[in-house]
Amino acid sequence: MDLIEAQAHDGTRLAACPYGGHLTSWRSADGVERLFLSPLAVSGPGQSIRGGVPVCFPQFSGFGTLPKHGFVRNRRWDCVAAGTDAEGRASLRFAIADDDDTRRLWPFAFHCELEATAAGRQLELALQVRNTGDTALSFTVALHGYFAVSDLAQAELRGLEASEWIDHAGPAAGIGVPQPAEFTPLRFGAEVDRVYPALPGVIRLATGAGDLLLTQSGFSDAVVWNPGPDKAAALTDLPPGGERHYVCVEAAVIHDPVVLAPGARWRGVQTVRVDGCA
Ligand SMILES: O=P(O)(O)OC[C@H]1O[C@H](O)[C@H](O)[C@@H](O)[C@@H]1O
Repeated sequence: MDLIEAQAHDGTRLAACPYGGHLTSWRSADGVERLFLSPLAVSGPGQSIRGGVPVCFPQFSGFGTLPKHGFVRNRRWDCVAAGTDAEGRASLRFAIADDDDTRRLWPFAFHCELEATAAGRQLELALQVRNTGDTALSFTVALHGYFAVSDLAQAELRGLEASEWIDHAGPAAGIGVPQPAEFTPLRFGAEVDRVYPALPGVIRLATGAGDLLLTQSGFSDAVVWNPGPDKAAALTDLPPGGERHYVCVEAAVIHDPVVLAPGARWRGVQTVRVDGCA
């Protein structure tokens, strides 16, 4: 895989692939890899990388007529900057804009920039979208992070206990099917595929190597996904049992799409901080 790396003064490391503007590795200053990347992941034109942080734009999942998760995740982005920023943090910036191909799929002019910045125990992912055309556009979007867990059976997600969700897994699949709130931490085993509209606050993911605290701004919704063993078996870019090593916690805008007037910008930020160690 074609990767570009950046290192912070404290040893924190980031790596990303220009296809998808896709962060593939975040090694926090304690040397722990915090992202899951499938050993069978592939990258290149038209392919999407299993793991890391796919950028889903201008459509989340199959909620529209575009290819699943839009089209920027499997196109080449430009690397705008890679290295150490003025504060000594690892920094990677990638950008992509419309071209003839994207306009055939989606007839709008846009410019997207992803900035990943990390040092110490923290990663910040900032996505900016600008409407560079002369008509209004609207989109849904997600930063589809695969966070590494030592063992899925021990992983636990807190912070969503009192929130209703829309279920996209199993026989109840389908948008607009809110389930009753439940008040215990979310655990994993069978497939989980949920959209939480209007995320209330901080999400805490117990990974087995410390907790990750996830916050977001600009992104209204959150998605929690793990395919479970049955659906994972159908993913050709995941080895057997691979799903036991990640939980996707995605910062997203799904239910109330972003609308941008000509010249307008939108910015969404997801921050992930390591809190304590196992
Ligand atoms: O396999 P992919 O196309 O990368 O999609 C992976 C997953 O992404 C999101 O989390 C969706 O909610 C899931 O329904 C989907 O299966």
